[in-house]
Amino acid sequence: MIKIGGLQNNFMGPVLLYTAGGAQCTILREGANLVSWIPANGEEQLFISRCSGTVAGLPVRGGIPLVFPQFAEMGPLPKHGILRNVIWDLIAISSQPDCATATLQTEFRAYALPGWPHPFRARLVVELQDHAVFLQFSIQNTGTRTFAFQSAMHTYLRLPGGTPVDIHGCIPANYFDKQLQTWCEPAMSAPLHINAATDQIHQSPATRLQCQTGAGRVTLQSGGFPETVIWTPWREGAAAIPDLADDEGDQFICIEPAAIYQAQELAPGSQWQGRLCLVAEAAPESETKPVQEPEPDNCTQS
Ligand SMILES: O=P(O)(O)OC[C@H]1O[C@@H](O)[C@H](O)[C@@H](O)[C@@H]1O
Repeated sequence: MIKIGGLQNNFMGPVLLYTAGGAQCTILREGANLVSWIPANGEEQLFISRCSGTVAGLPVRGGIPLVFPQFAEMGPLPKHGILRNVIWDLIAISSQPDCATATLQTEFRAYALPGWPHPFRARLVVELQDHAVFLQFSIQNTGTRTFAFQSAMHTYLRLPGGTPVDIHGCIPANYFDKQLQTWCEPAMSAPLHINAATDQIHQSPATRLQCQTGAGRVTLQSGGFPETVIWTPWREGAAAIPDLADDEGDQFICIEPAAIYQAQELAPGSQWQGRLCLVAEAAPESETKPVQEPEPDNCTQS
């Protein structure tokens, strides 16, 4: 079992951010995974399996793992790439009355990994506001050759369990159904209704998706990612996942801003950035404070 503790930020353990209004989030240095987000006056919005940590070698099951430079098994590298298993450095942390920010970073040298000869620097900036959390994920090519990569922010939104979930705001586009192993025409009816195991790669970005979660409604807005993955094992698929309890399959929905079939190219010295903003509403009719999107990270050297 994983223990998420360490309320002190000491550049070694988990990173805890909070606002004066009462929001808080926790980022594990293993994978720079945002494993907990509790908005002001709200409840936990992200799912973590109670079986996380029970299978050697697997990263935490839940939160927001970062996928890079390979999606799933679509290449020679470990599934979903290499970032979710490595320990990131906390390089900056700051707090203002209405927001708190942490920056984590990890660097790979050339030929550090079989199957991936390219050096790069990965950085994640997390900014917490009372009712929103912003993630800026950037990759800098620190080598001398252009490379192409896939990426995703594998967001596990917590659901009450036992009830279907509707995702509003999907932009109709063809999608690849990984279960059927075929391309499909978009369903014209909105919202996307999920009540069974689902694994789809939509050829449209998550510009403004809304999902009713266990603790209210979450709006999800991405930037820099041209595609969106919708994945859940649901009840029938839980038993096949070793670090997921049998009753947890319908307790989350993964909505993942992604670049998969539309892989990104990065020239030497240049930087790519993917963004994700999650906004929570306690109830549909409640008023949330307006949220301010932070300036994009300029990736200055620390
Ligand atoms: O078990 P993992 O490696 O975390 O992957 C979970 C799922 O991640 C999703 O992004 C993929 O579309 C699924 O096919 C995959 O099963």
